Amino acid sequence: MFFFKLQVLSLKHRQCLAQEVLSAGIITTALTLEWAMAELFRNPRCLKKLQHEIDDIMAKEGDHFITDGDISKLPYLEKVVKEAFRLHPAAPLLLPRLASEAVKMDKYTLPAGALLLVNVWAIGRDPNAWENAEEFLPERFDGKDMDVKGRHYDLLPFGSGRRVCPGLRLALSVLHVTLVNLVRTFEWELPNGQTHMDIDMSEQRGIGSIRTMPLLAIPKPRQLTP
Ligand code: HEM
Repeated sequence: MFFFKLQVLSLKHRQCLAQEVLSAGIITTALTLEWAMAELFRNPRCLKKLQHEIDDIMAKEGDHFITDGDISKLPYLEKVVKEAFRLHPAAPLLLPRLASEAVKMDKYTLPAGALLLVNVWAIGRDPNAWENAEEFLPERFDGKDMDVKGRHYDLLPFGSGRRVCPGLRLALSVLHVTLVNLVRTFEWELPNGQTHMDIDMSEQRGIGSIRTMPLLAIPKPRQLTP
């Protein structure tokens, strides 16, 4: 009987764990994708530049569904995604940390047991670290060896260290492949005669970076490379 109970508990435990991991991954990836699309609509120059980059690759390599293996040939796409992460990290305060012992940092002493939040949202918009910090400017990464994998403390959308997001690779792959196919396959129109300047870029307060207004756009099939 006891053995049976343990079996039931451990199955539930595993189900909960799977659910947690999946929801951690699905919401964050969807939010980032929505912000990246919103930034591209808001900055038509960047959208056109990205579409040209993709069209060029397709013209050289033959038309096919773009997969993970193509991403390294699309440097502007990677910069667009980094820039979306900089301005809109899906977990703006990462996960909370607890100081296991007292730590002295500059003029501050953190007592043991202090709860610590790392504000990566503010770091991403810090004018001391980023020129024109509020602007969506993928070109700012030109010639910079900076990634989002937790090595560069100015850009930490997945956190860093032992608790860095374990879904990082999957998330990057899904984001790049989905974004590239969305902008390559469709032209996007804004509804109700809106222009790109009308897109509301405000966000809700909270632990997730959620748009105040969901992004609405109408996809129209795009002429693909012959
Ligand atoms: C754009 C997509 C994603 C973003 C921005 C993101 C971001 C993060 C961040 C900031 C953390 C906390 C790291 C820290 O505090 O240092 C985290 C933790 C975590 N993420 Fe992600 N994540 C994404 C996608 C995913 C995916 C696809 C999965 C799984 C399939 C996943 C599973 C997890 C799990 C299980 C944790 C907790 C790790 C721990 O507590 O040690 N995430 N993620």
